[in-house]
Amino acid sequence: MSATTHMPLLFSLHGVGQIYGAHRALGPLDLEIRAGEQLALIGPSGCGKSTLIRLLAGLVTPSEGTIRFHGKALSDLDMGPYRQNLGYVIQNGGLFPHLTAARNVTLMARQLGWSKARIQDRLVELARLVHLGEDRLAQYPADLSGGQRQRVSLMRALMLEPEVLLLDEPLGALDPMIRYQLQTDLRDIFQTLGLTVILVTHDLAEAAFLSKRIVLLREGQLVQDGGFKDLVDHPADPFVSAFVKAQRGVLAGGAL
Ligand SMILES: Nc1ncnc2c1ncn2[C@@H]1O[C@H](COP(=O)(O)OP(=O)(O)OP(=O)(O)O)[C@@H](O)[C@H]1O
Repeated sequence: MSATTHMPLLFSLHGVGQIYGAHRALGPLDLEIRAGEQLALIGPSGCGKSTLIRLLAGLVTPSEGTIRFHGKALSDLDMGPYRQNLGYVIQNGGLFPHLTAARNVTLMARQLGWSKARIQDRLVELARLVHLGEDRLAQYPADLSGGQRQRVSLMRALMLEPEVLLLDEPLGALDPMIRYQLQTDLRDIFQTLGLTVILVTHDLAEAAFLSKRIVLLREGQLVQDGGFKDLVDHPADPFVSAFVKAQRGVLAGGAL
């Protein structure tokens, strides 16, 4: 039994689907995510991973079905406070180029009227957490490396102490060594903070390293939901075996 089985339900999705014109991008699918879970959404390009995370972020309204957060339908929630309770990081960070790293991180806190002292304390705390040198905080995104930019994006996502962290391919654009270091740091950060994390990746080794639970999608449908070993030892269908096999090296110890 997983350590989070006894935790309250955070998200519950019932019959959720997303249709663009004549194209079904996702679902309909059901999914439950408990508080404190770290879950990876994985699958081939175009299978609907980003669509699902954008639905959870409240950036897109589902064409069908209901998403509940703490038992309340998203459609009934005030989206402002809801989004402040979610940290969201995308592949290229999405930092504002005309703001320094520090001002990117503190933008929302300043808008919410946090005191200067509180903002400064949180900034220093987060820089330590994500291993970003404090001297980098005065720099603009263009003057930071890709890895540093993602550390700043993570700080920004964590600034308001959200309950949930949504990460959409956060390490996808990084070279292998930086990616390896950030994977290690991310795992430490998840353990330190104990918050709920939903991570999109197409890298099975990364999914297995960062999450106990892996949800594999294909063409908008949920194919398998389980641990890395379940996918390897008890594939739900031949597609799962083919997906695992296609991730060269993952069985040779990369994820274990
Ligand atoms: N705004 C949109 N309008 C029309 N079609 C869309 C839109 N967003 C996504 N799609 C389509 O929905 C499907 C799922 O896209 P999505 O970005 O969720 O996949 P993904 O698994 O995240 O892919 P990738 O790994 O390549 O980022 C794709 O066929 C995509 O072209």
